[in-house]
Amino acid sequence: MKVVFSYIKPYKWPALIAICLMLFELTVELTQPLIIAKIIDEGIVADDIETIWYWGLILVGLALLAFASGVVNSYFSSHAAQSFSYDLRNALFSKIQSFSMATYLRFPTSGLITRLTSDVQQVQTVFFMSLRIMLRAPLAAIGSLIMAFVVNSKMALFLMIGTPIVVLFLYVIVKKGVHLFATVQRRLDRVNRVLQENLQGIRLVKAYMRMDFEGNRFEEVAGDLKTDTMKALRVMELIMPVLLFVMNMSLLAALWFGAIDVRNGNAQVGELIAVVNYAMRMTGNFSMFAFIINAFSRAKASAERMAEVLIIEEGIEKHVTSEKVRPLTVGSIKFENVSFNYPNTDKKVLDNISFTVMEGEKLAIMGATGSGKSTLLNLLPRFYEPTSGAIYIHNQNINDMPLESLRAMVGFVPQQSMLFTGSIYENVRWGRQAAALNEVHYAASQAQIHQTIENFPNQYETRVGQKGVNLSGGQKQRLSIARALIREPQILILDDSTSALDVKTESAFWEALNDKQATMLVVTQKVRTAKGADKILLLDEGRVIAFGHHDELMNTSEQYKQIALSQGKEGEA
Ligand SMILES: Nc1ncnc2c1ncn2[C@@H]1O[C@H](COP(=O)(O)OP(=O)(O)OP(=O)(O)O)[C@@H](O)[C@H]1O
Repeated sequence: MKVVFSYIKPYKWPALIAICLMLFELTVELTQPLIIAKIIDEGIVADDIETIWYWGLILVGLALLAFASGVVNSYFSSHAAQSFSYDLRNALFSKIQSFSMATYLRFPTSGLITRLTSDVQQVQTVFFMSLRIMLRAPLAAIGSLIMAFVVNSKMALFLMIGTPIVVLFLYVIVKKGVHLFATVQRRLDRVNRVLQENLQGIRLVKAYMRMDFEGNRFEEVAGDLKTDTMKALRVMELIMPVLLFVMNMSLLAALWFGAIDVRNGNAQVGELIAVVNYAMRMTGNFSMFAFIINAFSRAKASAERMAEVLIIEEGIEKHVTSEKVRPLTVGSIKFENVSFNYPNTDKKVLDNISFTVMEGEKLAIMGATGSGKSTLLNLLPRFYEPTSGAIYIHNQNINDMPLESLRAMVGFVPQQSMLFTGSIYENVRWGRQAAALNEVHYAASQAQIHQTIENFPNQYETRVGQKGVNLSGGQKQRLSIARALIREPQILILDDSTSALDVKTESAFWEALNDKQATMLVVTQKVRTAKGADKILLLDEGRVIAFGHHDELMNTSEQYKQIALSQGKEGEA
């Protein structure tokens, strides 16, 4: 909670101004019954028209001032609340950006999205409402009680009968509410997850005709959300009737004994009217409590969820600003007895891997699916750290290098091509913002996609991503490669990134990379591609079972030979 509310600090002045204005409004509201009592007792009952005018004008003047305060309060409240939520959302986003891969995997993506959207919204609403009405309701209730004491303490005493019951009751409800709303937010995470998967996999859903299945899956999670929200709201619904019952009983007692006092001449009618007026205000404000406690419990649950992310200090990477970082010298890349388990798993995905690739060499990494090829690549830019062993670049342990410099050296093309919403030009330049247009063209030419782009009606301005042109798998792959090439990387990592390219395009691509100085680590299933590499590393269940050039492995590794022969002419020729 504290972590989240520390983001209010920069807006304490607008918030304080809003609170002062709200207090002014409240004071005016609370003095109104007092003035009305004066008008009745000293004006109407005493038949004094001057007093009626005098206090009447004060009443109108104060009402106008309260109205103006309300307007200005709204301005400051929304300024403070919007700025607070803007900062909070940005802080959450930067925190998530700084997560190491291991930390990132601890949270489901949908849970992070809900935190950045719904949870921030809940807290922002409560903050805004606190400055406008939430704080005002309890203060107005207490203020009304105090004013009732000022008018007639005996009558006011009856209004206090229910106070201990109310306080205890509200305490229990808030405790229960926070717990129930935390569950509601978790349910919302699940709804978001199912929705996200469904929309991302819409083609599969259609192709497999799984609309009904998906519909049921969505109905189930949406149903759980509804059930748990209703459970929480049902508890909240108790607040109003209980509070009203207690307050009305107190009011009845005050009226009953107040009327006796008026009849006996121990109190004035105006006093009784004023106390009843204050009691009604108390009741009115108490009825706001249901809404306030509902919102507060929700916001508290949301704040706790956001704090879970904000307080993380382990598994954080320093902010990477690759544009300004000078890459280091590459030299050779050396893996020395590297083993690796994914966090919270026992399975050794990489087992005692050792090999060396010299500067400018191309290493092809082969192996059956699940043998650890992608994992090995992920260790080089330090997405994960080896469980044991070390990786060296130019004889320097990569753990001792500044992360920014290490990553500035790398051009990374993942297994699944990913493009961002925007133009083709923006997507390629995403790799290096400072790149000029001719550099974008050059990188695209090397990636064998320039001509294809030129043939699009809008060429480099063609929109891709959501609602943009849907590019083919191979075109997406080539754009991803162009995005990596534009970085002029010293280490180029291609994770099976040429799988969708036809034979001709692929060989043109490798030829275009011939004059590159980069050291390349290329995961491939194709012997044809591996043949062009300086070295081939063959993995089996996380272990190196062969390492060397194609010709060498054809003679020394039975497994490699089998793979080559299974790919027949294409592999061998
Ligand atoms: N985030 C993860 N958490 C736990 N285990 C993982 C994770 N990612 C991969 N693995 C496991 O690590 C092993 C190696 O996976 P990896 O993706 O490196 O294989 P690969 O050789 O690249 O496979 P493919 O050719 O199918 O892409 C697999 O058994 C996989 O189940």
